[in-house]
Amino acid sequence: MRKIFNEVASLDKKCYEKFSLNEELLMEHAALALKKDIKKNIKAFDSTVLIVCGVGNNGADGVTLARLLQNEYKNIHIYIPFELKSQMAILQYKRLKLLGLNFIKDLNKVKKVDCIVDCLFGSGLNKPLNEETNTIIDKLNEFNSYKIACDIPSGIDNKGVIKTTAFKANKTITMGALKLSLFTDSAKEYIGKLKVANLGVSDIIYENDSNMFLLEKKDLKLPFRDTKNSHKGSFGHACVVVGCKKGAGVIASSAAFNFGAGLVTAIVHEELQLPYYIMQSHKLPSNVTAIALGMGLGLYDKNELKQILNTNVAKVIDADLFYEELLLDYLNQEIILTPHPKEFCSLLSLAKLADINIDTLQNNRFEYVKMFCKKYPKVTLLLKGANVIICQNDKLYVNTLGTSALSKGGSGDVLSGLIVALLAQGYNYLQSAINASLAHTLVAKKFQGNNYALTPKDLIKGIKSL
Ligand SMILES: NC(=O)C1=CN([C@@H]2O[C@H](COP(=O)(O)OP(=O)(O)OC[C@H]3O[C@@H](n4cnc5c(N)ncnc54)[C@H](O)[C@@H]3O)[C@@H](O)[C@H]2O)[C@@H](O)CC1
Ligand SMILES: [K+]
Repeated sequence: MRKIFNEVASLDKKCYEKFSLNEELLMEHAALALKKDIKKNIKAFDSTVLIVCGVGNNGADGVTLARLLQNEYKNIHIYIPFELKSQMAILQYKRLKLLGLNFIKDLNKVKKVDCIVDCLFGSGLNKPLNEETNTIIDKLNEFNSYKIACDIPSGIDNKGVIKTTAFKANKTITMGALKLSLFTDSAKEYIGKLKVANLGVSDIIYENDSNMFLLEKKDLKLPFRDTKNSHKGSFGHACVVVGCKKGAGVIASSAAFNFGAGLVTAIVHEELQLPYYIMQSHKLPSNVTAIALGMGLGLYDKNELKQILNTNVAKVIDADLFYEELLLDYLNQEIILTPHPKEFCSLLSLAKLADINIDTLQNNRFEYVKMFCKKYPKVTLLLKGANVIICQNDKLYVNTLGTSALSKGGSGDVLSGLIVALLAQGYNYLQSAINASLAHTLVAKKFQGNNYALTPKDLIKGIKSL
């Protein structure tokens, strides 16, 4: 996993003060990182590279890049639509002028371009884009070229919000370290592949401590069985409470069994047609080690719910329970909650933390997750979305590995099943949420069929051979 920061200006400052680096040196490295990627992906000398530069230091990165690319490509177009403001941009521009490179005045005259580098705005975007800038970005997005965003796609602000439009990158090369603004759900549409550029000192030196992390494929710890002398009880007994919409609980039960739970029981009120390996019971068995509750619950007897919630074993809570006030009584203990945005809005309202709509939540996902976990530090919260956020107390993790293939009914039920399987097998709350989420998204990523066709059954099948 990699650390994520709210901002990196303080890390740049540390480089100047502690390691005697300076702005020019960092910028040279920023531009070098851009150059390296272009050279790797755009091979032919007669290719056209268009560099679009804004008024600040993001623009200065672009102007510096133009200098470094001179003689590497025959056609380098530099487009500077507005008067440069930052001292570094003016200095780099002066150098470029002395080298006699090509500036273009009218973007409409550019017909074919192999690579576009967006250096319009970086971390300094602090107000909505004007009409002219929107038009420029929309025009750039129309080109069928390899598109690189310098630091962050222009149009995404430092909270990760897109007010009007944004540059749609194939790759974002972010400077120094990962920033939180790159990981909102709306930013995901624009970021493309994400790479961190080293600015002249190693990551270990550049970065400070952080409580926020980006999860990576290599963080996944599958529940492989290392013991030789074991029996089914060694791997826990997961129970899934099946509600009115029975499919949800059935999917979760099946996912739990396939993810290694030694025993799985569906808690049902009537006999169901279930795979032979899923047991059925009206009551929780005495040897239960973990419970999944809430998916497809519908109307359920409150006393029975309380009885289940009062059982002293690990629990993952989903769906309909996020609309039940009684859940509040269980938030001061260790528990996993897996709401989607609408359910989280309900939860925030029940907890009297905020009365907000989904748009407000989505534009401030990290803030509300942190607010909730501050009030309930024992809860492990997994907020679903294009980028999943997992938070416990002051530690926050982002999983960006999900794809839109997962946007289907039943995907969340599989996730609850995977989580309860890991809880049953003795993973702690945080590790259960992290590893189940990683497994869930990686299976979807590996899916061989068309991305509209993934079913819960495919997910459960994929988990067998991840
Ligand atoms: N040490 C550093 O400062 C380094 C900075 N680097 C680059 O510098 C960037 C940050 O530079 P800046 O702080 O100059 O910020 P930007 O280059 O993102 O732009 C800030 C400028 O744009 C103006 N502006 C903001 N929003 C606007 C809008 N909507 N319409 C019109 N003008 C607007 C501001 O008034 C300011 O003049 C980073 O993203 C990164 O690319 C890198 O070179 C690495 C080192
Ligand atoms: K940019």
